[in-house]
Amino acid sequence: MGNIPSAVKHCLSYETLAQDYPWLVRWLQEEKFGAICEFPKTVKIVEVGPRDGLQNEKEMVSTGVKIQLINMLSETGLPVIEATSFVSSKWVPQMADHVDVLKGITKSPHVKYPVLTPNLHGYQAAVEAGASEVAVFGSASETFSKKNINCSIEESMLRFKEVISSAKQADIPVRGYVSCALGCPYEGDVEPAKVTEVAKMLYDLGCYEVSLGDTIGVGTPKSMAKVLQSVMKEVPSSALAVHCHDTYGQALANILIALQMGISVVDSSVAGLGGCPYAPGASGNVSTEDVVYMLHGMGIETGVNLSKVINAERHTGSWKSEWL
Ligand SMILES: CC(C)(COP(=O)([O-])OP(=O)([O-])OC[C@H]1O[C@@H](n2cnc3c(N)ncnc32)[C@H](O)[C@@H]1OP(=O)([O-])[O-])[C@@H](O)C(=O)NCCC(=O)NCCSC(=O)C[C@@](C)(O)CC(=O)[O-]
Repeated sequence: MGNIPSAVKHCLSYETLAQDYPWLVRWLQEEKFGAICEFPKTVKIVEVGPRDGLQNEKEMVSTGVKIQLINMLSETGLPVIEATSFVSSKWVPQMADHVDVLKGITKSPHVKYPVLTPNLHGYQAAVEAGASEVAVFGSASETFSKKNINCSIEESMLRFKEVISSAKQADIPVRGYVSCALGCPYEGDVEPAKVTEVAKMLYDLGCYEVSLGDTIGVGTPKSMAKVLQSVMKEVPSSALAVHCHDTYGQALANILIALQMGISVVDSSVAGLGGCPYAPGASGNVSTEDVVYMLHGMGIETGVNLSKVINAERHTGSWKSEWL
């Protein structure tokens, strides 16, 4: 059996193998993860800076600055830019201008602009403001779920079910997040089985993609592999994304192992902006610039123009110095 991986690798592409022999791929992933997986040829980058990045800024960022940032990012080739979130302004004041941001940006036909919607209230407001894609955000940790969206995991699924069924009727795609996939600021270690359960619930409810969030950046390649091994038994890798914060400088390494295991969607944030107001200790997301640099260096296509992203980053820098 030990010779199968390299033998197979040389005669079949990974896609053919995954399609025709899913049991073999599953076995290989269970027994020797990464043994046969090639890196994907293309990776979709989901830019989360204007939402995940800015939501945590202490100084209020003006609506104009947010719109300018999103408009600059729209010119970079990024296929998805998470624009804002339709959450309570009492909970996240920085996102209170969600309607003005979503209505104010110049939408490129080549870019999707999803927004976060924790419940039907947020979903309806988002659609009224012109959202054509939304995201629900659950957690693999009960305590984080309570602190972040004021309900249990079970209750959150009922809310998401309402959002997803309304979205289905309106033909609006819904993305899902699982926060605390690699650790929780309140509970510490989180069992991969719990992450798998929540990811599967979101997928079964109808999320077209489920993003596994290392909310406080405590994962390492080993724990990322362990979680993916578990989740991929229930949710196809083609429907999974990774969302890595970079607290301990592990994000790129964690992304690399995820790519090797068959993941081809990566969340990142321009200038490494980021954090979650309800996750003490959460630092910025992995920077889009670093992800693009690594992927292009490995010959993996993203469609993103790195220089243009760096231009957007420079503007972020100049705006930040104006706030201080
Ligand atoms: C979910 C709620 C609203 C529940 O908050 P709640 O207080 O339990 O809500 P409620 O249903 O009891 O309603 C209370 C008030 O909020 C209003 N309300 C109710 N819903 C909405 C809404 N959608 N938008 C605006 N307002 C809303 C509602 O109308 C009412 O207004 P009032 O009558 O008091 O004037 C609240 O907990 C909340 O807004 N939480 C958001 C927290 C958040 O945004 N966290 C950051 C994003 S998650 C993240 O960063 C992690 C991620 C995704 O990036 C992945 C990772 O890194 O791992």
